Amino acid sequence: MKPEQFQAALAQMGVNLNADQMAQFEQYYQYLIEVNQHLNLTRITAKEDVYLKHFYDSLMGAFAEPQLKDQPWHLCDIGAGAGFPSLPLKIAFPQLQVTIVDSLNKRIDFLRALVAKLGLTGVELVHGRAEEFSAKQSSYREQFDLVTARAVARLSVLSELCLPAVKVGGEFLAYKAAAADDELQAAQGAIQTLGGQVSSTMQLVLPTQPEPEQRNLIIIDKVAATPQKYPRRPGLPAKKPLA
Ligand SMILES: C[S@@+](CC[C@H](N)C(=O)[O-])C[C@H]1O[C@@H](n2cnc3c(N)ncnc32)[C@H](O)[C@@H]1O
Repeated sequence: MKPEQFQAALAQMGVNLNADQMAQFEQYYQYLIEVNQHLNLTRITAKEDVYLKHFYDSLMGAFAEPQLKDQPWHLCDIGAGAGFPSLPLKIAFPQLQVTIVDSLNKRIDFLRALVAKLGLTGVELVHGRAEEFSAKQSSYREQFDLVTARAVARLSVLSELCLPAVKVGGEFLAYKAAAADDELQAAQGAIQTLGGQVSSTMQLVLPTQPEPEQRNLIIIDKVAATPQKYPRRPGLPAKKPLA
């Protein structure tokens, strides 16, 4: 997807990017590729692929959650890696306040430099594990209007990492590739235990060549507070029931 095709496809979905925002996406691409030469950030490097599989894919969250476009939400992105999906969302919707968490400090350093280059304000970068970030004594627990995660873990694990950070009345938006049904089914119990309720699943098509790829966006409402014992401490396996 060429930058002008990216802009046109988004405009069709009601997301209008001006010249300054398009310039920020170009700078994002250039810096990602430059740093990727010595730091493992992404395997996707061709320009048209980055625009489609990282930038456009990240922005598809706004098709499932249209309030992203104009609400002054505080969004938290767990395991953002090179900034996906939160930084494309922040570029497109600058009214968002964004907190990014990643357990790899080199990626946080990259993001800090990127945010400065793009002149973005209202972006907080946290180096740490999600398990500790939203632990019961953490000041980040149940603080966010929206928590996002893309390509971090299976939905049952992801729910345990993300739902504790969502405030009651807020949402968790999980970006999934195809075959999300099995994951969703396996995660139902965990979602309920953590205070969540599946609100909707949106199937979208990423216009890749030669075959389009399916994407699933799962929205989970936070309807009740997460019990204090979640997330479980890292390194501790789940207790097995006695035989
Ligand atoms: C496969 S990458 C995906 C990055 C990005 N979300 C994307 O879609 O391109 C997964 C990222 O999650 C981070 N991560 C994995 N487990 C984590 C945890 N428990 N807490 C915080 N970050 C984590 C990794 O460091 C990595 O940057």
